Amino acid sequence: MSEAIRTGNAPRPVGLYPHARRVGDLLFLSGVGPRDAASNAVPGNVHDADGRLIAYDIELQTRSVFANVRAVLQASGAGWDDLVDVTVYLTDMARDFPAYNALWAEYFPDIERAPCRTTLGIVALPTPIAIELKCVARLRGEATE
Ligand SMILES: N/C(=C\C=C\C(=O)O)C(=O)O
Repeated sequence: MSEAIRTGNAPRPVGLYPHARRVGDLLFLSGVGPRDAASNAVPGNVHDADGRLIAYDIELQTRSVFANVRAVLQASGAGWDDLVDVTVYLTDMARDFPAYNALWAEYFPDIERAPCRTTLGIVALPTPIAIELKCVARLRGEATE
């Protein structure tokens, strides 16, 4: 048995998939990016007159994607400290790794509690975004921050 989790506090899925799925005491999150849940805009993106993306801000995107992960965790009865494994996808490793890595340390300052992490550089992400997280968390019966 498993339970699909959906929430209005995280960006609308771009396909037919739930924000997360609870299986026993594990929680699997779908890949989530930095789109704002209310406006659907990517924070910091700058477009030209033809709508082409001409600039983006990896710090704003990283903070926003962390906020979206937190929203899905909370909707699932979990919290930030329940994350156990995070896969991070970046579309420009050379440009964006240093800023994202510094923010990671800000959001996960304690190595004893930080989740495992794997960071991959990939060609593209949908929507379009520069960072997406794929997370696994544990459910302990009470949400944590
Ligand atoms: N998880 C997927 C896309 C997420 C995009 C976003 O949050 O902006 C997918 O297509 O599988």
